[in-house]
Amino acid sequence: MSTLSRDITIMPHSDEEYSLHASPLINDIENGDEMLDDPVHDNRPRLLIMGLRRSGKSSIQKVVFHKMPANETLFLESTNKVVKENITSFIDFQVWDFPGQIDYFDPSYDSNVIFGEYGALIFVIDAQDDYSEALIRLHQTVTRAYNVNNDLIFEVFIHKVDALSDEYKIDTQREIQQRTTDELADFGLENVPISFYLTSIYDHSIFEAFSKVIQKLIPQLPTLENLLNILCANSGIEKAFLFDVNSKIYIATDSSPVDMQSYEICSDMIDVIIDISEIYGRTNNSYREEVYNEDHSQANTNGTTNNTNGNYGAITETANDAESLIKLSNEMILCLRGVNRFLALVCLLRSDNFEMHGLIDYNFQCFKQAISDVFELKRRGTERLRHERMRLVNDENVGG
Ligand SMILES: Nc1nc2c(ncn2[C@@H]2O[C@H](COP(=O)(O)OP(=O)(O)OP(=O)(O)O)[C@@H](O)[C@H]2O)c(=O)[nH]1
Repeated sequence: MSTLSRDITIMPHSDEEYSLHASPLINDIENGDEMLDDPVHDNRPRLLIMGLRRSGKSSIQKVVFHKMPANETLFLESTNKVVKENITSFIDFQVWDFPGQIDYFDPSYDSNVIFGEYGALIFVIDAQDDYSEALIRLHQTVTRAYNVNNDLIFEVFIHKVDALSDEYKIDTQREIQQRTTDELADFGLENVPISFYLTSIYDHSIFEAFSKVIQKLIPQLPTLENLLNILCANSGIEKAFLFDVNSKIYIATDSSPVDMQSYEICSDMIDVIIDISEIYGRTNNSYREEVYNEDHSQANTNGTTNNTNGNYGAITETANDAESLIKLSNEMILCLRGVNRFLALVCLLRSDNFEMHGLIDYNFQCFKQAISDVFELKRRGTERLRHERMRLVNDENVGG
């Protein structure tokens, strides 16, 4: 245990397990219509990111899924075509980034293809700009998309709020929320479920907002929350988050209220562990190169494991058993445990309670097994669906 201002202990089990790493998320970057022709890919939930030009859509995506430092987004060029990415993680989904200047209501775009699948539509509004035009666009988008698919989840990111005072932020959110719901009500759409978040890529708010969005797409959420509640109640844990390590999105937490400070410190711990793992966790050189090869296409590490297809967190030989403790100056302990190659549990508990760490270890193993069972079930369901879809496509092709 080394002593800095706080104590950090990392307990590797093997070379492979030592590194809780930010393994690549993105399988491929595709554009245009290729993916539309792929019936197998198309069953992934979709995140559609829309909004006016320069509202910050690509920046959000780069920061959350590519680990791009926020200030480097200043150099991003305007997107000129729809960029689609497959995110392979605890849950497979697609992110579609729509350039602000395209008019997806133009008849040359097929609304059924864009909005027809299960997923969420994230509409980004630049809060530092005059947002009147953005609200008109939001209203058109929601109305149109809801008519095509009333299962779509609507999320509004009131973005770039880092430059606004707390008071102004609240006022802006209130106004945007009010105007949007009023306008939708005028069109008889008062029941459209639509959520609003204040976000910025310069702090944790964008990860928090994305976490909330992704959670809505996870059918197993109640089970995960229940498991976390049981774990916390039986292990003296104050707060627990189940994080997707790659994106720092938390996919579930126990039912005690989330306070921003706990979330931030737990989220920061993932960065600390990833950084330390990347520096000391591998003896072979250029780990970063292996993970983030130049073009960010990231084919190798995802492509060579044996669970690339619709992986829902099944434990394989690459399972991550990283463990780490940080003793904080306020008598609390921050504890991280790898659950599988995608997920890690990060929790906060009093140091008194950590005295019974044998019990905590045992409970954690039960928790880990339960998570594995939950996702294994899901994985099998997805596999079945894939085969079914493939069979239908083959039948159609044979039939002419
Ligand atoms: N202050 C601040 N600036 C941001 C934030 N997010 C993005 N930006 C800046 O906003 C500018 C535009 O960001 P982009 O991500 O390119 O915007 P976009 O919506 O993808 O733009 P198009 O591709 O033209 O549709 C960049 O200079 C970013 O650095 C934020 O949270 N806060």
